[in-house]
Amino acid sequence: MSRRFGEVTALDSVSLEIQQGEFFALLGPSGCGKTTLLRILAGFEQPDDGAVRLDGEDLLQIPAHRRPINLMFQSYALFPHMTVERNIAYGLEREKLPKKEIGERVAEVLETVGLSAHARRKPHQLSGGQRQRVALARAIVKRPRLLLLDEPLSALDKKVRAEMQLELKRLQHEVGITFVVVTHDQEEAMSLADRIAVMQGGKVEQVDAPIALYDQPRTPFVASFIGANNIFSGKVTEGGLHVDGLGLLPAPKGADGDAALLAVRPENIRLTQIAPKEEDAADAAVEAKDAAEVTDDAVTTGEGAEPKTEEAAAEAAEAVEAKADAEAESKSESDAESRDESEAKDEAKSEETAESAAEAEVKEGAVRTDEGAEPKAPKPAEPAVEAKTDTEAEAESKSESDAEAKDESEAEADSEPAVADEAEPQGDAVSEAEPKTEAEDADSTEGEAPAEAGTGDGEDLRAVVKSAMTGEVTAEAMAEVVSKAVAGVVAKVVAEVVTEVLADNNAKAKAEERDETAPETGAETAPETGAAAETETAQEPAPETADAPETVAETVAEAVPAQEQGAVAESGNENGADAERETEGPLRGTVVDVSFYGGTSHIVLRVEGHEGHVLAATQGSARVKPGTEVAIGWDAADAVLIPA
Ligand SMILES: Nc1ncnc2c1ncn2[C@@H]1O[C@H](COP(=O)(O)OP(=O)(O)OP(=O)(O)O)[C@@H](O)[C@H]1O
Repeated sequence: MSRRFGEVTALDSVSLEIQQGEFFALLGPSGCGKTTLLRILAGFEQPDDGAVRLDGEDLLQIPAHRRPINLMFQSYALFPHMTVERNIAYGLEREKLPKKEIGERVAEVLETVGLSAHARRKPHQLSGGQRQRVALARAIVKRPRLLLLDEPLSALDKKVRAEMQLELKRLQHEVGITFVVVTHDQEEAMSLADRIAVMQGGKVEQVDAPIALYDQPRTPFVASFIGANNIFSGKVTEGGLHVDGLGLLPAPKGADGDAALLAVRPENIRLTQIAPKEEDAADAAVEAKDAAEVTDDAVTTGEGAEPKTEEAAAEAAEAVEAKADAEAESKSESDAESRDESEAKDEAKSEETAESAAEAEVKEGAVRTDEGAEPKAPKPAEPAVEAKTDTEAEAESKSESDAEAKDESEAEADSEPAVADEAEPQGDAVSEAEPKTEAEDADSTEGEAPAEAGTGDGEDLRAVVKSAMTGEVTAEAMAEVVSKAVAGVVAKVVAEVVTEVLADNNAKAKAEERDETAPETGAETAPETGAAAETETAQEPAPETADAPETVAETVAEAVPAQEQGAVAESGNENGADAERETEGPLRGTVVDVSFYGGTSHIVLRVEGHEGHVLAATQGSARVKPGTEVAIGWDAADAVLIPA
C-alpha cells in the first residue's frame, strides 16, 4: 500500500506479511510512516492504493468498528469515572452480550493481567503500569484476531517499562492474539518482537527476527539504526574492502569492484596495545598491576602520573624487588613460633623500620599510579634495598637487647601495621588457593585475576601466577596479566615465582613421600631463617621438575593472543607492515574514552583517516586507558558487507 498526504509520502509501496500469533513490531524513527500504517490496519485511515487482507479477506471493505481488530492507544483512553471492571466491560456491553458472560470474561481477563484485586478502583487510583494493564485488558477482552499497540510502553518510566515488556510478552503468549506494536524504541522492539519491520522514509527497509537484524543488516540504514556499528565505506576487492585513506579492511567476499559498506560491531573489534617501547617499561608494570586489580564495578584506568623514563622503570623494578624482600621478611616474622624470638623480633623493629617501610611506600608510589601516588623525581633505588638490609641486620643483632623495650615497642606499634598490612593479602591469596574445592572455584570469580591478590606491583603478579598454578584462575587470565608485563620488570618476578612454587611443590611432594618427616616443613616454619632457607630452595632447580619452567613459559606464550605476540614482535619485525596487518589488524588508533555501563566497557577510538570514531566494546572492565595506542582488527567473518 501507499499513502500520501499532499507532498508527503507517508507510505511508499509498503508490503508486509504478518503471521498469525506473531508478536510483530513496526520500528523506525519519527515520521517514517509506522502510525499511518497502523491506522490503516485499524480502519481509521485509507490507503491511496494497495490492499489489506486478513486471512484472504479484504479488510478495506470492512468499517473500523466491525474489523476483528483492536487498537490500544498510547494514552490508554480509559474512562476516568468508571471502575476498572466497567472500563473493561464497556466494549462487551456495547455488543449487548449477556451480563453473565460479560462478568465471566471480565473476571478472566482481570486475572490474566493481575488486577483482580483492583476491579473496583477508578483509573486515578492506579499506577501507570496498572492503568496500562487495564487498557490491555480492555483490548483483549473482545478477543480480537489482531491487537494493534501504538507505543504501548512510552508513558511508563524505565523500570515499569522493563516489567511491562515482560508482561506484554507473557500476555501475548498466553492469549495467543497476534500483536502488532509500533515503536521508535529499538530496545523495546528487539526485546518484545518475534519479527521487526524496520521502516525509514515510508519504506520498509528490512523485515527480520531481532538477531538477524542485528547480525545481518541488509541496508546501510538498518546497520546504523539497530545497535552501535562501525561503518566503513569503500570498494570490494579480492582481499577485503579497500577504503581510501585506511587501506584494505577484513571483509567477507563480495562482488569485485562494487561500492559497499562494511559494518563491524563494537564487540567484534579486537584491540591490541601496541608494544611498549623500552622507556615505557614502567607503564607495563602499571598495566600488569591494573590487570591484577580488575574489579566488576570499576574500570581501572590507571589515572595519575606515570613513570616514563628509564630511571623510573629501574626504580619501579627496585621497588618491586625491595617490596618482595620486605614481604619475605615479614612473612618469616609472621611464622614465628617461639615467643622469645617473636619478642626479640618485635624489638628489632625500630623507627628505622618505619622509615624503611615509608621509603618502600614511596618507591611503590612509582608503580601504583592509580592510587594517586605521584612519582617524584627518580630516586636511586639503593635506599630501599639498604633500608631492608639494615632492618634485617638489625633484626639479627638486636635479638638480645631488650632493655629499652618499652619505648621501642611503642614506636613499633606505629610502624608495624605498614609492614603487616602489606604482607597479609599476599598470604591470604596464597593460603586460600589451597583449600578451595573445584566447586568453590566455579562459584567464585572463575578465570579472573584475583582482585584480592595483593596490594600492588610484583605481589599482585605473584598471587596471580600462584593462583593459576593452583587452578584458581585460568591460564588465559594469567597470560593476559603476564603479557602486559613481559616488557617490564615483572616478568622477572614471574620467573621467580614459578621457580619458587615448583620448588615448593617439589619439596612438598618429597616430604609427602617421606611421610612428612619434613626438614623442608621445618625450614618453612623456622621463624628467622625461614626466608633465607626458602630463597635457597627456590634457586635450586628441582630435578624432577627441571623442565617445568619451560613448559609454563610455553603455555604462557600459547595463551597470549596471536595479535599480542605480533604487537610485541613489532619493534623487531623487519617485514613490518604485512606481518603486523595479519596479526594485529589493519588500523592504528588512539583510545579517546573508556566508559563502563551495563557490564560492558565501551571504548571510543580515534583513527586517522576515518570520519567519526571507532567503537569497541568488551565484557567487564577494559584494561586500556585514554591515550593508549592500539592496533584495531576484526575477523572478516564477523563483519557484514552491505551494497552501497
Ligand atoms: N493527517 C496527516 N496530514 C498530513 N501529514 C500527515 C498526516 N499524518 C501523517 N502525516 C505525515 O506523514 C508522515 C508519517 O507520519 P506517521 O505519523 O505515520 O509517522 P510515525 O513514524 O508514526 O512518526 P511518530 O513516531 O513521530 O509518530 C509524517 O511526515 C507526517 O507528518
